Amino acid sequence: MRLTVIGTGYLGATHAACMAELGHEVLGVDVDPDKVAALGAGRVPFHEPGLGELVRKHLASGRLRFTTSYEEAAAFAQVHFVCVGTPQLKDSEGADLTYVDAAFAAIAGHASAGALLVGKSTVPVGTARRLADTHPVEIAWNPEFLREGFAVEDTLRPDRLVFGVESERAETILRAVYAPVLAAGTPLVTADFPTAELVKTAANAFLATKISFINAMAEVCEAAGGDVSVLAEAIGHDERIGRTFLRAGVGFGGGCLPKDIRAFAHRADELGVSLGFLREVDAINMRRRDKVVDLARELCGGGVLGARIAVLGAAFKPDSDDIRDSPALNVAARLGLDGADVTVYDPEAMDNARKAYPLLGYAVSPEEALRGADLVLHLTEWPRFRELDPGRLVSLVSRPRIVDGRGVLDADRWTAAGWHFRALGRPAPVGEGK
Ligand SMILES: NC(=O)c1ccc[n+]([C@@H]2O[C@H](COP(=O)([O-])OP(=O)(O)OC[C@H]3O[C@@H](n4cnc5c(N)ncnc54)[C@H](O)[C@@H]3O)[C@@H](O)[C@H]2O)c1
Ligand SMILES: O=c1ccn([C@@H]2O[C@H](COP(=O)(O)OP(=O)(O)O[C@H]3O[C@H](CO)[C@@H](O)[C@H](O)[C@H]3O)[C@@H](O)[C@H]2O)c(=O)[nH]1
Repeated sequence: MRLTVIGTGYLGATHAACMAELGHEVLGVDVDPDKVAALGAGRVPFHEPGLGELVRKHLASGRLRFTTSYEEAAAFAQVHFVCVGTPQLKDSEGADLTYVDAAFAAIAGHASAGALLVGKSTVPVGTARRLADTHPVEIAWNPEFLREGFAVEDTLRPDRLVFGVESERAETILRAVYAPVLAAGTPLVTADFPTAELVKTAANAFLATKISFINAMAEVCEAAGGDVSVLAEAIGHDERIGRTFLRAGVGFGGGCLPKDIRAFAHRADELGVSLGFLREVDAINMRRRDKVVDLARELCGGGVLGARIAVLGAAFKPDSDDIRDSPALNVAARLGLDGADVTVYDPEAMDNARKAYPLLGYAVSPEEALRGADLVLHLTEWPRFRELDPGRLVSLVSRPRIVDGRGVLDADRWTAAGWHFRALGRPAPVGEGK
């Protein structure tokens, strides 16, 4: 089939390349000419494992191209996936639908009769209905659940597909688009528009709630002298609870969970339903960042003015260079404003971090970041940070003190190498003060 993918950011570039991998002819459309030029030359302008290879494979196979022209897009295909951004509004918790509205208007304005416009962006419930009532073309909603860092795998082998459709024809077209995925046994849920939109926001709300639940338990553990990592393991053995998304630490960030739970609570208010608990989920999450800042102050003797602080991690999660609402950079920037001399190292997110936070210091390696440090903060759980040798690093720093903000470093190993080791939700080592 011939498809277009409108908006070629994290979601759209992945969707476009994966649709080509499924055998379709795909035209990616974006308003950003630099992004279109980069993708057209086989350069993915962000870090996503396996995506560069897939884009280059299908540029070469001739099944993937990129353009800025809506005229070309409308002439090329009858099925158009809309993957543009839905960030948080500047002055409210709600979602900014400017880009979605502009993309639907642009493609609907050029599309031929019989075209199907398929929304993939995460939107407040009611958006698909409003767009369907506005434009004289058929609309469907097909929310996306991919995780950054696993985007290609999640798109080619998703755990489910959701089609929000209002006609058999729309369902038939989407079944044809995803034929190889369905043939592999992937469960399909077909739904009306509001349910399809809500599935997405409900899924992210549940994931965020799970993380904030364990982080609230971390707060109780800190007050009561318990250990949240042991607690998470123990409750996770109950398969009704499960072990995943129970990693306590500095909390969730990124371009999805924070803004999606806010937009969901905001939209629910408009509908006269209170999702106040999501505001508490958000508040718990933000308090974890405060906790790391407080711990840094405490470990630096009451204030960080003039302290050399090394921050390991800038991306909001490992295997990504995405720094949108990154807890690591949020903490680093706050310590910088408090007068600390902060040096950040991240394996992939340095360029993005430098652009967004030009006043922080940046190092080319973990070792360089740690040299002369009074305190080390581990804030993004890149596997390579787990492999660092605490025995070798201890001689680099000025004071061997580390806060594990992700609860994954081996406390015994760091302590045995002479480090004062602290982790969120876990007791301070005996004899080393609070
Ligand atoms: N990033 C993810 O992991 C992920 C996963 C599932 C769902 N989502 C949802 O997908 C949507 C996109 O997220 P993203 O992370 O890819 O955002 P992004 O900012 O990386 O990409 C959005 C792209 O849309 C382009 N764009 C803006 N207006 C346009 C227009 N009128 N026409 C064509 N292109 C336009 C931008 O230039 C940009 O390249 C959001 O609703 C997000 O919540 C994202
Ligand atoms: O136990 C955990 C698990 C995750 N996180 C943090 O939570 C954030 C989000 O992680 P993750 O959900 O893996 O990343 P995203 O790529 O943002 O993916 C989420 O957001 C996407 C966009 O909506 C959805 O498609 C995905 O299904 C959903 O998992 C990151 O900062 C993680 O460090 C924790 O703190 N503890």
